[in-house]
Amino acid sequence: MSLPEAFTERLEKIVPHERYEAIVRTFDSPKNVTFRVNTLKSTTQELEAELKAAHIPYESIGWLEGVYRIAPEHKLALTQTDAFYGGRLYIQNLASMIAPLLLSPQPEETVLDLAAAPGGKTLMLAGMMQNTGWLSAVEPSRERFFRLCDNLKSQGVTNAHTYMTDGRSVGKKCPEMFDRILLDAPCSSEARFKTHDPKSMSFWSIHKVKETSKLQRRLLLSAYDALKPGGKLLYCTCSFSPEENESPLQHLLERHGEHLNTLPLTLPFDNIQKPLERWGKEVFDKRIQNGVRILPTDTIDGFFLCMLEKKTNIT
Ligand SMILES: C[S@@+](CC[C@H](N)C(=O)[O-])C[C@H]1O[C@@H](n2cnc3c(N)ncnc32)[C@H](O)[C@@H]1O
Repeated sequence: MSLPEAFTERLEKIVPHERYEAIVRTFDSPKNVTFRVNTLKSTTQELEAELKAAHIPYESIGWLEGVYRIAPEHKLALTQTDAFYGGRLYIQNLASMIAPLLLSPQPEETVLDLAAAPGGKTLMLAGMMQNTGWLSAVEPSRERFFRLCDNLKSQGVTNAHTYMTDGRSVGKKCPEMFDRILLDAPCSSEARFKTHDPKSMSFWSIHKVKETSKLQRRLLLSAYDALKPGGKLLYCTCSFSPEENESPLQHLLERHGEHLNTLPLTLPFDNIQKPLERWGKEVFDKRIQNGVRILPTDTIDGFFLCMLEKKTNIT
């Protein structure tokens, strides 16, 4: 099945012209599989010894300690290892690991994961916090909430507090409570489209993108309310659509821009692009330029990230 025509027409206007063809091809073939050591249960050295003993032909991701890549045909063997069953490794796309890495939660901090299930990023946040402090994980979908709880348990997380609730209500319930907030927003998941998996694209429409954008705006306002002065908020999605990336941030900055800065993000690879300056009639706040769009390759999914900081001198 081919990509939706309305999607590719828009994608062509969003990504750099010279990269468009290569980007479209990344939707066709299965991606390399990436995974990381679960530092709550193992170490890089121990996991590498286990992988060698199990004859898994892994390759280290040079710039990220404890993160590995295998060809897609070795995924089945990886999921049959003791390390996988014992929760000592976690399979996760590289793009998803970057959000916790950039948010960089510290031990003993108060952290909120506002759209958490199935919990890949919550697990990594807990590992970085060394199971200390307070990590709130919010997920309204019942089925996904229980998957989140199972994942946290099997991977040895003990500092997380889970809430089956709508993230839009959290800001009013917990004003200025968190040092760091991750909003890995529900989105149209355009970066997860696979032409060999028609289901991955079946719910997509421009109408859906616009509906999701409204939800993202409200979640961002809630995250803003829940953030402590001086705290950091990382907004991210796995969508290419500006309606789901720059636009919700624009909406937030129009309401609370005098109390917010954005922080520049640097990544150690070159398949990136700056956020858009404009889309249709909308011209975006220059501060959004500090965010980053990750362009997909055979290993990494497309992703959008922008880090905000709440000023301390709010009166
Ligand atoms: C992109 S996924 C999160 C993935 C997760 N952070 C991870 O790394 O495993 C977005 C999640 O937001 C949830 N969601 C949908 N509506 C929400 C809302 N109103 N408040 C909070 N979360 C919501 C979805 O059910 C979905 O689980």
